[in-house]
Amino acid sequence: MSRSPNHGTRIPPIEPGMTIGLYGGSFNPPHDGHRHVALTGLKRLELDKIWCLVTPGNPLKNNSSLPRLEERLEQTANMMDHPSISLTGLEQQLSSGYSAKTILWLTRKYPQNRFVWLMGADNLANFHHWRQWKRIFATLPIAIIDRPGYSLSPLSSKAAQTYQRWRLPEKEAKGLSANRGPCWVFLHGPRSHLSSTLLREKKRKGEGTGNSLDNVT
Ligand SMILES: Nc1ncnc2c1ncn2[C@@H]1O[C@H](COP(=O)(O)OP(=O)(O)OP(=O)(O)O)[C@@H](O)[C@H]1O
Ligand SMILES: O=C(O)c1ccc[n+]([C@@H]2O[C@H](COP(=O)([O-])O)[C@@H](O)[C@H]2O)c1
Repeated sequence: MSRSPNHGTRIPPIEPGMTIGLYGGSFNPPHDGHRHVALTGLKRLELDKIWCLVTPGNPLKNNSSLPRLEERLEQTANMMDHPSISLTGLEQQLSSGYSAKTILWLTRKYPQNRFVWLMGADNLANFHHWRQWKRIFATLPIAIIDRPGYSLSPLSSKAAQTYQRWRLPEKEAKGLSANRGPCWVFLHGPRSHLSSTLLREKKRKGEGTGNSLDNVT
């Protein structure tokens, strides 16, 4: 059984003025690295809530083996299990895995809230391949969480270079949500070595999941 009441394709509870970190992911499967990203965003950006947007399918990935949304929602709820973290599969309702569509829909529906987009550093490296990526930058602030193997190279990516002058110093991260886009910050600090790829590989080989917080160093 899930421990989270905020399941399914519903929008999590929201009150005017709340600052919310939108954290999209495949979560196939969820792991402590995901929890680490959500907790880092919550704390360093001083957000009220994190919403994990469990995607119906990353448009840039082969999703033929992606488990059903309900299964990933269930697993992600169990992994996150935190009073300030909610889960939603609302993108399935929107019939889209395109983040720009979700972001525009949410920012229009909730003009009295502030949203921040959260993602791992690997996604900054390929962000310029996302649909309407410049529109995403223009619409809301973005926080990038460091990831082993991606501490430096994403900073020379097309997206980072294009928006270089709108990058906030890390010490100003807690004020990120008060900004309008374009505005972004790269958060260094403890990093998690976990990935869903690693866990799927371990499962395939019949090894343990190794899915523990020891992987944050
Ligand atoms: N260990 C990690 N450190 C930082 N960011 C992470 C980490 N794991 C996942 N993320 C970020 O979380 C979001 C969701 O990632 P996703 O569900 O694809 O997990 P993944 O481990 O990257 O999966 P896969 O290995 O299948 O690509 C992405 O923005 C990704 O960059
Ligand atoms: O909008 C896009 O073009 C786009 C391209 C790649 C990924 N995304 C979204 O980015 C989030 C992270 O994806 P993933 O697979 O790295 O977990 C997830 O919500 C995806 O739907 C979105």
